[in-house]
Amino acid sequence: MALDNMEGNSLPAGLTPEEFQSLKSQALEARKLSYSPYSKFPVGCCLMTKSKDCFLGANVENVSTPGGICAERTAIVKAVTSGHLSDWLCIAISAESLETCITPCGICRQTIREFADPQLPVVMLNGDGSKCIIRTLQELLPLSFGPTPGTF
Ligand SMILES: O=c1ccn([C@H]2C[C@H](O)[C@@H](CO)O2)c(=O)[nH]1
Ligand SMILES: [Zn+2]
Repeated sequence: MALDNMEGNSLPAGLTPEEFQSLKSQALEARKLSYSPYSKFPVGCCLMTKSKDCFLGANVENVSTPGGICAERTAIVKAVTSGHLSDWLCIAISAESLETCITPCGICRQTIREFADPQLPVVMLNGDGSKCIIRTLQELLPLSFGPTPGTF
C-alpha cells in the first residue's frame, strides 16, 4: 500500500500539484478511447510535453493479435507525428484495477526510450488514480539501448 501511494514517489519535476492531478485524470479518461474487445482490458495514457501539451492514447486491438497497439505507443505516435519528438515531461498510464498500478510492457519501454531521456518520469496508476507508482524510465529499463551512444 505504501509503495503504491505517493510514498517513495516525488512529484514529476516541472509539474504543479494541479497539473499532476490533470495528468492523472487525463490518463484515466483516455481509457474511454480504448478499442479492446479481445482482452477487455482498457488502458489509457497521457503523454505531457514540457509545454504542457497532452497527447492521449488508448490500446487499439486487432483480431490478428500482433496488430494491436498499446495505449502508450498510441499516445507516442500522436505526439511524434505532431512534432513532439524530444520535449516530453512525463507519461502516465492507467488500467482498471483498483488494487494494482499498471506498468508498461517491454516494447513500450523501448519505444519511450527512442524519444525520451532516461530520467523521464513514468507515472503508473491504478484504476481510480488513488494509487500511483512513479519511476524513471531508467529504473524501468536499466542499461537501455538508446539512439544516443553512451547514455543509458
Ligand atoms: O502497459 C500496457 C499493458 C497492456 N496494454 C494493452 C495491450 C492489450 O491491448 C491489453 C492487454 O494486454 O492491454 C497497454 O495498452 N499498455
Ligand atoms: Zn506496451
